[in-house]
Amino acid sequence: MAFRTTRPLRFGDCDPSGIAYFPSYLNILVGVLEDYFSSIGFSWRKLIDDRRIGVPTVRLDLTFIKPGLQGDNLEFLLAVRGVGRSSLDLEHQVSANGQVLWTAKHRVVATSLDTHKSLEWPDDIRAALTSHLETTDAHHPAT
Ligand SMILES: CC(C)(COP(=O)(O)OP(=O)(O)OC[C@H]1O[C@@H](n2cnc3c(N)ncnc32)[C@H](O)[C@@H]1OP(=O)(O)O)[C@@H](O)C(=O)NCCC(=O)NCCSC(=O)c1ccc(O)cc1
Repeated sequence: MAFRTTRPLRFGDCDPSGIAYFPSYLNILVGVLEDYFSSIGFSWRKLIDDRRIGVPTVRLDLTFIKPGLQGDNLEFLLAVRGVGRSSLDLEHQVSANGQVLWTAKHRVVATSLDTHKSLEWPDDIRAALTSHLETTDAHHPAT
């Protein structure tokens, strides 16, 4: 099942005319990913402090469809599309007022914060990620 959350598009996310400034979207998107990990029981605070695991982005493909406007209530839909040895493929859909504003195909990788090399997803995290896997779309986002 996809992870859903909302977040308002704030004054500080926009240019002076009130149109969303896309670099702001990236920061918001990372916050959504952080919330997703918390929702499956692996807060980034715990991952970093207790497990020494980081989750850097290695690929991100954004498609902008309509401009977001200050005051919009952004609705995020995050779907897990693949769990590799150390990689995690995600698809994001971001809507407001019933219309899709932008989408993203996103790959992150589990890394050791000590060696800064990839590491195999530990079994407990893999199990949580896999339980949210959605394979209805045959397209593999990160290829
Ligand atoms: C992630 C890496 C350590 C992986 O390198 P290696 O340890 O040599 O591993 P590999 O090359 O074997 O790749 C490991 C996996 O990543 C996948 N991978 C690696 N690079 C890519 C790219 N560019 N595209 C797609 N897939 C990739 C690869 O297919 C492997 O997948 P699995 O088969 O599922 O294991 C290295 O690629 C790296 O350091 N990249 C730079 C990451 C980065 O700086 N990103 C910029 C954003 S920083 C960020 O998002 C962030 C998040 C959280 C923080 O606390 C800090 C920063």
